[in-house]
Amino acid sequence: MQHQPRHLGTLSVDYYQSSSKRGMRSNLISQHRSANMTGSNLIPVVDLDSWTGGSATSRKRIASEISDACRRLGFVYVTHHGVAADLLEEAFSWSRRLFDLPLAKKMLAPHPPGPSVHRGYSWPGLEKVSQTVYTDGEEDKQAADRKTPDVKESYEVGSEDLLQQPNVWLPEDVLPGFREFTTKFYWRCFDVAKELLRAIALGIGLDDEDFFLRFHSGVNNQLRLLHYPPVEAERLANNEVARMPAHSDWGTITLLFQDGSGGLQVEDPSQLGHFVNAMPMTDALIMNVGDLLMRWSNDYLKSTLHRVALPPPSQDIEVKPPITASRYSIPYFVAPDPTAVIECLSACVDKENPPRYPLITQEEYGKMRARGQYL
Ligand SMILES: O=C(O)CCC(=O)C(=O)O
Ligand SMILES: [Fe+2]
Repeated sequence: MQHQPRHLGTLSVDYYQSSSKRGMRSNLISQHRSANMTGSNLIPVVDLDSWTGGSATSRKRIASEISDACRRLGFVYVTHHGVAADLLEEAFSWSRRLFDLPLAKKMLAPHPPGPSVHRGYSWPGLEKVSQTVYTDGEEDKQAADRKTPDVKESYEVGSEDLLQQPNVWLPEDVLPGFREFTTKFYWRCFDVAKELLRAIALGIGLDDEDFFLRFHSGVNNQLRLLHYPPVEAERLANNEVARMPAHSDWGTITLLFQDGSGGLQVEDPSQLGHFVNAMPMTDALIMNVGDLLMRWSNDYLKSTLHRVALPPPSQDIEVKPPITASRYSIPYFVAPDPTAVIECLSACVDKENPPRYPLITQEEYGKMRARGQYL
């Protein structure tokens, strides 16, 4: 679904051209213009309409379309995904109400300190996304790498059944109904994710369509409400501030719902370092492959770098000085259960492609990755 952009302020091309760092901005303009504004044509669209209850032939076709996209790019738009438009509208509305609360109220559900799985409210600047995995003794390097704060705030919800990672809720009277809604939405997203995991299994040639489901009870997923406040476009373009720098996701797959603001960009695998816009597309979610599925598939499926950057310029409204619109998105990260043992799939292993990774449990893998994310 597409949420209409709320133009609190929009970038103008003039703004870039009149600025001192002309060269850099011209590049930005051509990069934005070269991207297809209705969704990059790099990212395929797959319609799930005839998946549930569909014939074996149409299921097979959809499964190969999805797995092809996961293999080539790691990103795919999915339509008729099964999250009703009004439910999604409601989710964005809860998100706006949450982030509109005064900071002191949001801080009643603070993210726990340290590199734990994310829960509760993360305030602007807390998280500094980086792609580096640090080993013990590299703390200085880690601190130096993180000068640029992420201008975003988020609220993360896990399942109530993951006892080692309890949720951090606001007191009920601060936002009555929030806990009930987000819990319901969490499980609705998992229903959708299960179908996508089935399609991937079928598409990569596993005999058992439910293979991945046996490792995913749903308890280890994470629903994330994200708000990127308005920010001066120039500071964003200059990397003085970041919305979300390039990273890959850690889990199996991620489902992403975004509003109409734009700014999500995906690295083009045929031109590393070149990012294309993954524009909001009406009624579509974006699914991407996470690092653990890439590892599981012996690198057959791709976990691709993506980031949230300056949205493409819009000529509609010019506001000076240009400020980007507020942006809301809702990723849903799907991960195997903590004890799941991830071993390169035999369907993705042959003489030319021997297993590239040793066994690892999800829990071990998660700990290794979490150290890079929070100070
Ligand atoms: O906000 C977005 O569109 C992307 C968020 C994302 O990539 C993440 O949270 O990992
Ligand atoms: Fe991501």
